[in-house]
Amino acid sequence: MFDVFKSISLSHKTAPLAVRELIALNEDEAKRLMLRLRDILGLTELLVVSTCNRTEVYYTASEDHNATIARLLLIEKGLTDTDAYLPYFQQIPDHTQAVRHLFEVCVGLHSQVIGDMQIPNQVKQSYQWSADLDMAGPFLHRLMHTIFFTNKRVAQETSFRDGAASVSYAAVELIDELLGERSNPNVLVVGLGEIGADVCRNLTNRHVSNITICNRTRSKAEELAQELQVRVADFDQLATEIQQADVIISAVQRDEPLFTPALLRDVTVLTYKYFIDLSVPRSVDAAVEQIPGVLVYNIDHIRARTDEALNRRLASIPQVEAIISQSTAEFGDWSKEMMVSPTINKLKNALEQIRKEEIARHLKHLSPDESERMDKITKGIMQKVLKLPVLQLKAACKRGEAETLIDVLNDLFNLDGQPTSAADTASHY
Ligand SMILES: NC(=O)c1ccc[n+]([C@@H]2O[C@H](COP(=O)([O-])OP(=O)(O)OC[C@H]3O[C@@H](n4cnc5c(N)ncnc54)[C@H](OP(=O)(O)O)[C@@H]3O)[C@@H](O)[C@H]2O)c1
Repeated sequence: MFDVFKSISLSHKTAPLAVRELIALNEDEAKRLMLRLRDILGLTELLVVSTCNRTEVYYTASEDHNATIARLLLIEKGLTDTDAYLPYFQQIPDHTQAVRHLFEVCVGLHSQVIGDMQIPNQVKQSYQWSADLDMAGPFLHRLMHTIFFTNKRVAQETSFRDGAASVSYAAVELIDELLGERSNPNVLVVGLGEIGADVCRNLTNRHVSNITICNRTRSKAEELAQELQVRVADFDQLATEIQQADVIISAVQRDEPLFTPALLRDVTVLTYKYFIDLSVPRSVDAAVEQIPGVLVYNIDHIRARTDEALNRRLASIPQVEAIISQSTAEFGDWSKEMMVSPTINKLKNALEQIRKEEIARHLKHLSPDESERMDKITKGIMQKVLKLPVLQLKAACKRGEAETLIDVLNDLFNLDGQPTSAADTASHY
């Protein structure tokens, strides 16, 4: 019988930014946690999703390890007072709910800006971590591929992905609001990973003309500058660039703040200077806000901005949910079939054993041609004999009545001693 899917989730719905940034995992930390969970709890199928909005662990196990996993995660982040942080985690021990939760997260139903287009890629990256560590088994593979297919359906069949209501778009809208009256504002974008580059594209789409971009790795900035025709600044000239800018958007991924009072020591603020900090953990030190004239907006300020695209997305939610329901039902049928797969393999092995023994008994009286024909004929008979019980088993699975049938087959064919593995699986019948 296959293990059951479960998960823990800490997200913008359950925890403030200050807690989320303490718990966010980078790739190394996520992989270290996964190995620890494997060693301590014996988990073999694991998915760790960590974005600025959520840190989640999904796993298959017959036992509920949710609280232990949350504690180990906290300890991995150096937070030893685990009781204090445990209430921020939503624990989902129910298989169906955990599967549904992952579908909804991946599609973007739970994103801060609903329908966010970044999340499918972030989950794909998490899936890659599982694959790297050999922790994506048949269940997770099938689940992830069903989810990616569902995502495609949502994009093609609904308006849920139309328009640009992403975090980066919301940030650009905020700039519009802040600088509405100012002509030709200078906008500096620091950090040109996925989100920073997306912000730049949205800015140029909105015809903001004075854009300067800056990245630790300059070549990345130059590549983007060529695409968008914007100016590139040196990363070690950051203080000078901040001096020139009206708005600084930061999307750097680092553990310590990049924008500190020390960096801004020589910057004079004549009029308002706005920092829009998209990073988690925050890249703008809270003390920067104490500088007169400086205003800092962080990711929690980037709220869903109600524009036409967003409204269209909201209106299409029932359609998205219906697609997810269809996909989870199909996946549920597959999961249930997986339950009977070992019995089918055992039955097949038992019959195959009888077939081979009988052929072996008659082999010496047969020519090579005859023995080949005999092999073909008996294989054909075996497949026909197996077909009906396999179909009945699968049908019983869908009705949730497979266990009685499994017991009957075990007794009738004495399957307990048979190996469960076989070259062929249930799906071949
Ligand atoms: N992706 C999203 O949907 C999303 C949404 C909201 C907020 N965020 C937050 O935005 C930040 C960036 O996310 P992302 O997805 O764009 O990440 P990403 O694609 O991995 O890019 C990371 C960026 O941070 C820079 N960086 C890394 N370490 C640095 C360091 N020590 N000093 C200076 N720069 C450094 C990288 O520069 P190099 O090119 O030199 O490596 C790169 O520009 C994260 O804090 C994330 O939590 C992301």
